[in-house]
Amino acid sequence: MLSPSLQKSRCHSSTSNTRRLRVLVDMDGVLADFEGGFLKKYRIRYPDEPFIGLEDRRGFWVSEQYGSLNSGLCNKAISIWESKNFFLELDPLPGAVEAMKEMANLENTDVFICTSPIKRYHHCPYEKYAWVEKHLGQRFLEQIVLTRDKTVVSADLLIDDRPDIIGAEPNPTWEHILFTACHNKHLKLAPPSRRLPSWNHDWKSILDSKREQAP
Ligand SMILES: Cc1cn([C@H]2C[C@H](O)[C@@H](COP(=O)(O)O)O2)c(=O)[nH]c1=O
Ligand SMILES: [Mg+2]
Ligand SMILES: [Mg+2]
Repeated sequence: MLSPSLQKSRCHSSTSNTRRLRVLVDMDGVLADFEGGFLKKYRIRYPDEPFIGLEDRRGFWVSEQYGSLNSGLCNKAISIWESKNFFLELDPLPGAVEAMKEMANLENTDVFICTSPIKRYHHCPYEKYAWVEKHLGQRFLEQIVLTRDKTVVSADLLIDDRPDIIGAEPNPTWEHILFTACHNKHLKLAPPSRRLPSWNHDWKSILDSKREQAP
């Protein structure tokens, strides 16, 4: 028979270990290979223009870095992701599909795909839904949050490759886990900020550690 205090501490620790977690997972640069898909299509459409190899990418905005090479290249870059089938034909990043399915099947875990559409909306929102259905299956269509402002979405974690996520809410509820991408891998994060280097790294321990924190 356990003493009341031991019962209480066991009960407390088992409750805190199974705290329900809501995880937001970004799409471009986290699930779908935006950078690789962009470079491939840009080089096909503009074979005589300069390009930036993935190893030389710096800064979140592809359009800005191309614009810094030569002002006309900003619009040429934008023309690539505004084209039909750009978002639909992006390849999944290594391990992303498997990780999402596994995460969604974890107990006490709600997973949402939280992604920002481009403002030229003719193809992008539809293709994001179609991409999710194609790679993750119909049940994930329930889990999509399309927003240009992720700070107003409430969750415990946001796994996202964009280093600066700002918006209307100055104190988002989520902890941002920076997903490593070609454009952000050189950034040094100030503690306690954390990274997930890829889906082949231990994403589960990030969820576990969050679950153990007080809500
Ligand atoms: C690099 C880059 C991206 N975009 C667009 C493309 C996507 O719709 C969003 C990024 O979405 P996420 O949810 O933050 O992954 O931004 C853009 O308009 N210009 C760019 O240079
Ligand atoms: Mg992204
Ligand atoms: Mg679940």
